[in-house]
Amino acid sequence: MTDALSGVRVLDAATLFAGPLAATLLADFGAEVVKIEHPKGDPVRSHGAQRDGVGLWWKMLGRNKRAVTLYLGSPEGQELFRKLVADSDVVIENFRPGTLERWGLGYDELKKINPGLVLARVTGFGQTGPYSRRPGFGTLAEAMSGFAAITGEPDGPPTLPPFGLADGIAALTTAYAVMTALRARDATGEGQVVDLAIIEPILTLLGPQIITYDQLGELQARTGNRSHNNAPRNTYRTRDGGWVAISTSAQSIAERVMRLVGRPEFIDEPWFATGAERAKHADELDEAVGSWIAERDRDEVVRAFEEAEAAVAPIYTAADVMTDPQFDALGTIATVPDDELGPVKMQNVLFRLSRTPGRIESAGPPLGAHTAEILGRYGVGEADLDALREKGVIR
Ligand SMILES: CC(C)(COP(=O)(O)OP(=O)(O)OC[C@H]1O[C@@H](n2cnc3c(N)ncnc32)[C@H](O)[C@@H]1OP(=O)(O)O)[C@@H](O)C(=O)NCCC(=O)NCCSC(=O)C(=O)O
Repeated sequence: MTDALSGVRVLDAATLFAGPLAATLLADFGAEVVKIEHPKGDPVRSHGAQRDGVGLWWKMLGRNKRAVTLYLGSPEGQELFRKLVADSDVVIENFRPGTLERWGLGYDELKKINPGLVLARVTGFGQTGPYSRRPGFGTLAEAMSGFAAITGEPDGPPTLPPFGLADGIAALTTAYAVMTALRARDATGEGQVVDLAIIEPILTLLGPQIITYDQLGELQARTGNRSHNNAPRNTYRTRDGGWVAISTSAQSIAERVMRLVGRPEFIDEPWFATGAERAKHADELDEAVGSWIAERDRDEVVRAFEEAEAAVAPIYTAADVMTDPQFDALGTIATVPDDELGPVKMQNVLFRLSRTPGRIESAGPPLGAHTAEILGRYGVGEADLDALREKGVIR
């Protein structure tokens, strides 16, 4: 069986998270992804938790990739990059606008070498506009998209997520954009540029914020764990010190919850009939639900909600995710062999395809592990490698 993306060749010349994660998603379904790294290594290798000096995040982000060092600021690096581009379908990069051009590797140059090339350019603010030259991080997108303004307690500060939310959304979007551009390339033979600004995809996920302001002039206020659209909706502490979350976006579920917690009289209130009206009575509803939950242990609450066909989830840590039978049944966590660390566990491929499923064959390789192998395809021999190493082009 061939993989869904077998034959698709990707050069991942990006750093950190947004661009590289897009390449990971393509690699998971069989694209050949060659990671092009500065001889010092992608900063993600030293980002966050390490075991025995090995970056754990990289093990996940670099999975299924080949690792090649190549300094693109040098003529030798640029020449080799052009050779790699000639054989590739996709380049993913996240340099600030103008950097590739400064190296003679702008799209106009690259398309002369490979007219079918899809060049995915991931930046903080996009290729044009007054902020386009600014360095960008996901954090800035979480700020500027309006996400932080609506997140947090009403009397607290705007709140940032403690993980790369905007970067992750940008990565998913980049993978989608690349597939869209490849589909067009397959139809016409012509490649194109993907201009992906990290500030934009998160804005799309924020839902009706823009149209609501446009049509009603209303801005969403911070409501902590509560929603404007339904109640009860919150996190609740259980007797044994655990936490659960509930949501009542469907009227049927809201009614089942109130019957379960022994407060069916709420259902007859005129305001109970819509989520938005229920949300205005969140204090009373949270009190009713919260006091019932506080008298029971977490597992008991989850079981009772399940029996009542109401919607609940325990609030998990990574440790809980790894032992949960639902995730186990789905195969959500994969065990991947690794030469440096032995078997490592990580999130599996994003979704299941019935005929051409994705898979993880290897975890992120050491810096430059495949430099000789990949450059060897272009006639670079041992002596050439030594000379390139001497000049700092590879490591
Ligand atoms: C990440 C950046 C802020 C880094 O900014 P700068 O350091 O000013 O780099 P530039 O983009 O101008 O790119 C030039 C630099 O790329 C580095 N670089 C990396 N790989 C290479 C290779 N292979 N060859 C040569 N140079 C390389 C090198 O240090 C260059 O610096 P010189 O040697 O001096 O030439 C920016 O690239 C950026 O805004 N990228 C788009 C948005 C993005 O993806 N942000 C990170 C997402 S993670 C995130 O949001 C988060 O962590 O939070």
